[in-house]
Amino acid sequence: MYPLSFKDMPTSASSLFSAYASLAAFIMLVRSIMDQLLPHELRSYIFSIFNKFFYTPRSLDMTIIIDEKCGYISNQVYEAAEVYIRTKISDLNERLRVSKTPGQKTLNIAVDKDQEIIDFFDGIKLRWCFVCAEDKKGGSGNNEKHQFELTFNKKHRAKVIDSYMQHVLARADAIRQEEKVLKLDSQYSGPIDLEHPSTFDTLAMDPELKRTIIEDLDRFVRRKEFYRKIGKAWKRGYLLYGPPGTGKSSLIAAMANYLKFDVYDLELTSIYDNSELRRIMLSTSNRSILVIEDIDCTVDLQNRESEEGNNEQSNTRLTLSGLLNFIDGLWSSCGDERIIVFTTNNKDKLDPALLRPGRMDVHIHMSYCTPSGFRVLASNYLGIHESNAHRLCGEIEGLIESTEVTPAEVAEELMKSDDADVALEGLVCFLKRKKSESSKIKGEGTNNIEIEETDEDAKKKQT
Ligand SMILES: Nc1ncnc2c1ncn2[C@@H]1O[C@H](COP(=O)(O)OP(=O)(O)OP(=O)(O)O)[C@@H](O)[C@H]1O
Ligand SMILES: [Mg+2]
Repeated sequence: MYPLSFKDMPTSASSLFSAYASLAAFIMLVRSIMDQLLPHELRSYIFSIFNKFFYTPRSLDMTIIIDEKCGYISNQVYEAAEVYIRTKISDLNERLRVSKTPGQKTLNIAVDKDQEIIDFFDGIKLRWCFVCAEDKKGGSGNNEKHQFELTFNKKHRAKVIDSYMQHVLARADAIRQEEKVLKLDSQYSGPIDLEHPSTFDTLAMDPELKRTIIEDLDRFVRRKEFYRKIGKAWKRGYLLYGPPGTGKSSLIAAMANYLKFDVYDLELTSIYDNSELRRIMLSTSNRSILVIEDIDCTVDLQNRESEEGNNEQSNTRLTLSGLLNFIDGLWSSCGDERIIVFTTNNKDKLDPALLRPGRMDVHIHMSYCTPSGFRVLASNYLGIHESNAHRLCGEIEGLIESTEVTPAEVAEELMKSDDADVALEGLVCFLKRKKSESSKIKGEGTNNIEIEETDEDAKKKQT
């Protein structure tokens, strides 16, 4: 028995209820008559008009659900939304989640469940909400189902799906790229974090030429379409040459840090044959710098090539033509946005085939320390700037100009004491000693670096 019956209800409520019941019964009757008498199309039309007038108008909004997983695979839109939404967190959000994994440099900040994030795109207001629900299908373990709900006025449906979603994916990619932890890889090690601190700011080289390299890199990365148009693989080769300790490896690290490209350090001596070279090459990722250090002394490719005719076995071995194919041929067909860097202490010893225009697009001469290079090092190591120049700076610059001393040697002297007086006095003694030991006057090395543009396009650009 129900504790409350119609009799107990106030008269107005029970009469309202019976009126609704009669209306519902009437609608059912009309519907069953129409079902029998009218054709399907006409029935649907009448019902659509009926619905329009009698039912509550539907919400003007619509919601897109973005699940964390597509089956067992992660949903890229969800992952992008997670990254994107982080940038939209505001003071209105009262609950946030913070986390960090061992390799991460920065904190992960995310909204807590049911927190709303507002975003605007081309005048459209969008509301994101992070929803955490119990997954009824979930087996053992963590059976929470995570999803984002994106709500907006349904008249913008096409624009949100076509343009806004692309915008979220692209922004998330760009943010990930900015936060990327660079990797250093080689055929001996698995990828490890590249934590080389060298940047263009810390490099001792002529500021004008430093800017030229940065502009060259910038032009390279934004020219995807240009490379496609002219039918050339999107790659650029740099040859860094100069004496030991002049910053060739430091420049590579600075390039990687600037572009946020991973580095693959290729040791040619341990590569047995051309196919191994190809396999390694294919395993490197896009947006990476492939480095072959000391190209002149690591492997005698020329001799190997001349052996080819005589010795059948050597046909399979790594040859100069294999290496050139690897630079030109293969690269044309696989991988995008690659930079290849060769370093050498002796450019003269290199096979001219390697230096042929189009192979190494930019030749950079890293040479002995210059006064401007010294100023960068003094600022980095001792905090001495032009505004607070030390009394010994003038003398040091004079000595540097007339002595062949590498930036590595200067850096080592500057590291010997935190006290600027002690470090700079030590440097003066070192430079004087070096000068008296070798009375050689610097020849070509007055510039720290030279760029020889070798591709046609770059030549046009300069004229
Ligand atoms: N141009 C430079 N600017 C700043 N620091 C430099 C520069 N050149 C050398 N150094 C310092 O000297 C160290 C050695 O330099 P680096 O390894 O870059 O020289 P390298 O030209 O690659 O030498 P090698 O030919 O022997 O490989 C660096 O770690 C850095 O501290
Ligand atoms: Mg080096």
